[in-house]
Amino acid sequence: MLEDVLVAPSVLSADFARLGEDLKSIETADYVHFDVMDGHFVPNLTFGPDVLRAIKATTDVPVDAHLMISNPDEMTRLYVEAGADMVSFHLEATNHAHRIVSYLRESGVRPAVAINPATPVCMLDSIIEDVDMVLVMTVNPGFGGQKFIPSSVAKVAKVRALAKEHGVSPMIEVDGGVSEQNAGQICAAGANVIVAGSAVFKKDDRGAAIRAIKDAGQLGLAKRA
Ligand SMILES: O=C(CO)[C@@H](O)[C@H](O)COP(=O)(O)O
Ligand SMILES: [Fe+2]
Repeated sequence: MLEDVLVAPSVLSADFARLGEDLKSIETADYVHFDVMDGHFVPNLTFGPDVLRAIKATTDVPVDAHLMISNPDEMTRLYVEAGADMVSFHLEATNHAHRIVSYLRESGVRPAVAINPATPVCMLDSIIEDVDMVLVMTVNPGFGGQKFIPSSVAKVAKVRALAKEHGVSPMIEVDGGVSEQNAGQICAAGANVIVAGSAVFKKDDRGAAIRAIKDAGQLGLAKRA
């Protein structure tokens, strides 16, 4: 049976003054993507655990927290306690990835690792068997609305091949510049979770935008199968 393509709208592109309404507009999504930026790991600042807690109190859609922070060893706990359902931390930011993954697992939170565009896929070799998801950044992290880096398609295929070599099939999430236009090609290469900020929140009908991205991804995934 064909797996499902999941769509995770990034609230970084939402209207922060109307966050409750914007969350309601994406209730058909599979995850709410919550981008945490600390002004050190990336040149931007966003929100922290209290905003995550408020989102959890407002929607039943599970939250996928993407921690673009320099110190995931110390800070991951705050997002677990705030109710994240899945947490992605960056491999570039820690020497102790297994420790964080084990902590997330013990806490009942799905563990995921993220890699930047400049980070080679071989960095995943020692952790890929332990995570539920690999997040492949398809722009340099820090901002919404950037242009997708085309070489990311081949990178996604490499991650899928590495997973196969290890006998596992983690979800592969792509993040940055993804839309209905390129979702098919990316899912054909091996991705099955699509983060979409602008491609959802800049549209009037968010439900239709989510559906269109999912359908495009699903067509690509069918090609891979
Ligand atoms: O993590 C990030 C950016 O660093 C993303 O999650 C963006 O928020 C995605 O936004 P779009 O590129 O889809 O507009
Ligand atoms: Fe993100």
